[in-house]
Amino acid sequence: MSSLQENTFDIIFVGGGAAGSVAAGKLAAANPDLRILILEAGPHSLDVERNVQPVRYMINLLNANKEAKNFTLHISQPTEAVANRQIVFPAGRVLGGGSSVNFMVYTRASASDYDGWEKDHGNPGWGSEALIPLLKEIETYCPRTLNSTHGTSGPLKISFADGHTNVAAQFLDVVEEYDQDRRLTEDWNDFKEANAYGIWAKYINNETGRRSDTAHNFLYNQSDSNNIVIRTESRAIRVLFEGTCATGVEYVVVGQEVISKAHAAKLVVLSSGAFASPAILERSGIGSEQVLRKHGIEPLVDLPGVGENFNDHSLIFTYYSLSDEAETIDHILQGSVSELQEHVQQWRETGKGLIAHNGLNAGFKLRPSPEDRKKMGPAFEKRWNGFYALCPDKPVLVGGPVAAWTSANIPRRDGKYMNLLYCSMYPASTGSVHITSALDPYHPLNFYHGYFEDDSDLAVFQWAYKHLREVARRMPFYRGEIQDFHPAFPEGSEAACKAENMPVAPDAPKIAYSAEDDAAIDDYHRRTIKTAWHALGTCAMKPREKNGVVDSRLNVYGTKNLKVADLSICPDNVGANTYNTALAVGSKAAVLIAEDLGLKLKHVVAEQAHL
Ligand SMILES: Cc1cc2nc3c(=O)[nH]c(=O)nc-3n(C[C@H](O)[C@H](O)[C@H](O)COP(=O)(O)OP(=O)(O)OC[C@H]3O[C@@H](n4cnc5c(N)ncnc54)[C@H](O)[C@@H]3O)c2cc1C
Repeated sequence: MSSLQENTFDIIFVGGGAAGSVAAGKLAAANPDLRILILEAGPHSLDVERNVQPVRYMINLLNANKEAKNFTLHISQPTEAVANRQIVFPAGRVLGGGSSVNFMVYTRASASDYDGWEKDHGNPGWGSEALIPLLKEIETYCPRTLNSTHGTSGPLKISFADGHTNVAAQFLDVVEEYDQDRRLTEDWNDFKEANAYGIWAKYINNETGRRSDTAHNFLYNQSDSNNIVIRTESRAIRVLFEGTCATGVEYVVVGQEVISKAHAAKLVVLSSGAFASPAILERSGIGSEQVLRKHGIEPLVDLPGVGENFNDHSLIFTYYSLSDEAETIDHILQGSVSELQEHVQQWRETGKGLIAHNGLNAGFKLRPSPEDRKKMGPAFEKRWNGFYALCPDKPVLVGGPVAAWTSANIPRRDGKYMNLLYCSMYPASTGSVHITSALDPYHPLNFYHGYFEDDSDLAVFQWAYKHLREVARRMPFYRGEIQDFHPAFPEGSEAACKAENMPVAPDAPKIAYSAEDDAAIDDYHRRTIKTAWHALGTCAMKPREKNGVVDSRLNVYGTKNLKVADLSICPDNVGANTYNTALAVGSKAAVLIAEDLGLKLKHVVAEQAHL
């Protein structure tokens, strides 16, 4: 075989992340003769402890700045709306992408999200009726449920995980009594529920105690077959074309200066995530003429939507001190290597214990009540009437209590803490991501997040803070607020935080906030808002004349043999943490590619060894 033939594949996937691994793995499993190349910017994750041990997620993230082993850090422009800060977005950079480093919480979108993709954005075959069966097929949902949308034989195992903590149980007890507007439910992931609390399921295999990622469950479990070639630490620069037909990819290998090429006989699929996929398109001459010419790139296809429509969920961490009886995972997240190893031994032998855990055992999807909305102001009321009121399955807020201190600089090593986190699901503000260099794939992107540009987004956080603080102070474990992670209320304010405090009775009056207090809350949110790591939308699947980048078969407009298959294709936001939607996109991409190329698909079942 000539070296050209050896380097020619049927399909090249650029990015072996959450969506890319599913699409590539599904196609490879059913078509032994199909030659697939995966170019992945990050390293392998096969049996790597930091990727397979669930509890490591926070240790990895806390070290993202120092080591950046598994993350690409995208740093935003400073904006006034977030107190002139630059926000850092760490995107997964490892085989499995976000699925190998994420928090593993299992949250599914609302049926109306996908129905909107189909009906409002003109994408037949992308509605909930088509996507739910695909999502069902790839999971084995272990908790007890009567909900028929869950799968029973797919490779990704979903469980409540071992090592429940009493913090979550207490949180759920309190909301059951305190929050009569909403209810507790056994399963808040049926694509319909938007206003309830419950146990938060996780992408954790409850037999092995390992993370349910896409690399181990769609790629490494097929390592006996020869039809997938994975080149890690290989970062795509741009797509190669003959005319407007994609024929391959140019890339660089970490530590090498030479530019390599790989050829695709049938298809190139960009699955590099919502930051890198639009950047690769722009470096390939596909994007807004204005952006391309600014960097000396000759436009191949004028597609002004590339890199626009950046959507995310922004997030706030609020910390509370807890009493000594609270079971937290602080000693693992903040502990020494030897403390961690004690638990690792148990995990290796039994797959159980706190290593097999993420400390997030309770969660919620919430919508404000009519009474809440009265206090949220006209900007949110407008947003409510024009958006949320029409879709009762869309949550405004998602979050939950983490039984741990999850930031740097824990106040006391022997302390017990709860991080009550909340993120808004459909911020009205959107942003953009564009290249700043024609050919350098390492060059930082011009990233504008748009957080809090719309006042309705700030109102959501103010409501969330007040509501969740009332829940926290009713928990018997509550012992006060950690001031740096709460608003700086004016001196003498009744709302002032107390570092040491005791819980109040369930029927205690709510804290009264003055206009100055509200301003302090808004100020706090502007100063501390961060990403929830849910970037999407930057190569939107919409009609071309509406700034679309791909059509409903994921083909990039104006090109041949080039698709995008990752969260960048989402035309709109979804009301959930986004791993599940990435799985939907990967599965649907496999179906479309199989149809286009006359290939087969079959149900992928993971090998025990790599579970
Ligand atoms: C820290 C963190 C926590 C999260 N927590 C949760 C959670 O608990 N629950 C949940 O549902 N979702 C969570 N998410 C979100 C979820 O993991 C992502 O939405 C999902 O992984 C996105 O899938 P994707 O396929 O679009 O992109 P990714 O999974 O990011 O995959 C893109 C891949 O492309 C590779 N790549 C990038 N550029 C190039 C290039 N130039 N050449 C070659 N390869 C390239 C990357 O290395 C990566 O592997 C989290 C994400 C992060 C980062």
